[in-house]
Amino acid sequence: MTVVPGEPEDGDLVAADGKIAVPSHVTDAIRTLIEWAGDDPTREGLVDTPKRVARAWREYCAGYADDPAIHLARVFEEVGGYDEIVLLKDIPFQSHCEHHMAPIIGVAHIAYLPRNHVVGISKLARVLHGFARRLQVQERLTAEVADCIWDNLKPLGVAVVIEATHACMTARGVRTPGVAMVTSRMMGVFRDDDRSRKEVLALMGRPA
Ligand SMILES: Nc1nc2c(ncn2[C@@H]2O[C@H](COP(=O)(O)OP(=O)(O)OP(=O)(O)O)[C@@H](O)[C@H]2O)c(=O)[nH]1
Ligand SMILES: [Zn+2]
Repeated sequence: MTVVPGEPEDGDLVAADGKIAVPSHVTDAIRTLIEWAGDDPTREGLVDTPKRVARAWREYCAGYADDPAIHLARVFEEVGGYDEIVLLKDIPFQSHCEHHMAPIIGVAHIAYLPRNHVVGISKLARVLHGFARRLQVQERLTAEVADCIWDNLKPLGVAVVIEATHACMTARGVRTPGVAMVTSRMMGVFRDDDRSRKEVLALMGRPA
């Protein structure tokens, strides 16, 4: 069932601000989860929690309603002959792992070597968030961001490095805090040419 903001269907709960209609089977499921966790979903502090959680998950997963490629449709050609690496560094992001639906929190570095045109720099972060706001594994997130830039900008090279911590490792399971997972995807010159690869990694502050 599709949830359309402002267009509740029969049996839906409508948020007080009218922004999102949450189907009752969704809030029922969250109530069940609260019981499973060991608490009483009818106590005062938890009565509105299913609705909040439902809306929060729409926000965490807003990427499903986003086509990240759209952000790369508008390009600029008047760049004074600029033909060096463009890098957006230390972009904070949040995602959720698809195995435990636990937070993945980290930073991404996204670089490309333009071919004739560049894109508005905020768009690289929009592409990242479009894929991050879904249920993910870090490897696929890294690949999807790189592939989207490669396919749509058709640059000479793309380099994406992501460093993140996974709450499914820190808050549960192996419970090992302070561990970062690093993934990278190099395409075009950054994959084929060792000097270009070293240069982009150095700009990212990650000497090869
Ligand atoms: N490669 C990869 N693994 C991930 C990512 N996020 C979570 N995981 C891992 O996915 C694995 C799922 O393993 P399972 O054995 O099916 O699940 P589990 O019994 O909950 O495993 P533990 O976390 O070891 O308790 C775990 O090792 C997680 O650490 C990710 O982005 N990439
Ligand atoms: Zn996990």
